[in-house]
Amino acid sequence: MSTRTPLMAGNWKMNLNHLEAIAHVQKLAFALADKDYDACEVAVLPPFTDLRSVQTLVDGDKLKIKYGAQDLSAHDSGAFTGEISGPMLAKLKCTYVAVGHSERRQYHAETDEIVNAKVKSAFKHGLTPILCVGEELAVREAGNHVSHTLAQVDGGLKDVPAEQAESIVIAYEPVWAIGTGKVCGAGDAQEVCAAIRSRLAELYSQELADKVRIQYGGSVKSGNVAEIMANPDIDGALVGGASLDADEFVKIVRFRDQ
Ligand SMILES: O=C[C@H](O)COP(=O)(O)O
Repeated sequence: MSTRTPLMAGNWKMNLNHLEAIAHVQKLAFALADKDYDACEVAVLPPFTDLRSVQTLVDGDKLKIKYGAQDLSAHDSGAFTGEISGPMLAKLKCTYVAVGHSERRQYHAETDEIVNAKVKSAFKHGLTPILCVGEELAVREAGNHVSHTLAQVDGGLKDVPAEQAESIVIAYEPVWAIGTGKVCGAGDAQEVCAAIRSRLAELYSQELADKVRIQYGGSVKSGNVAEIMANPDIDGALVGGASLDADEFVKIVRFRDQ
């Protein structure tokens, strides 16, 4: 297990309206309040429509739970119907924003160039990007999973200076493990996460690479999180489906108690 503070982030995807979001975050806060959970950073990534409600709750009750968005526009403002900008998320005091999630790449044709522009916009507005990378099943079966994932890391970080890159979070999410119940073997996830860290050392420095948190995502549950977190280059989880059940997500956050 690494010495970096693990980040357990719940990506709610297109689930939970703003009333459900309030109830859910209250449950998390209540369940985590009886125990010091500073050893783990906890974040939720609700839909855009929930962010104001979550902000009000977190601010009002001074909760330690962080929150952020699932995407942002590469543009600051303008005629981009349906988009949400970095400045809007910063105004809501978001800490994190996921960028380049495979569902954005797949359903919204996001290329590495677009992802790179979004990473830069996030940093420009003081948000911490969670850069999502990972291969499809055919790529893994062809044995190209490491090179494919590293190309996405290179693309997402193109021309991003070290003083910004050192605070990025990278989420390795093999596409075939997302929402399928097929968790990537802990050793296989470690192989790719270690390769990502080595690439950060090549692109920047070993010191920077040692600071960056690399999460694993893909069918993480309370039953497999401890095994995943036992790997030296895995510093947290980006949790989809299991984060919608507050009790289950709390068990994931408390993986050390298992
Ligand atoms: O962002 C989260 C990932 O897509 C993982 O989703 P999942 O935990 O439902 O497999």
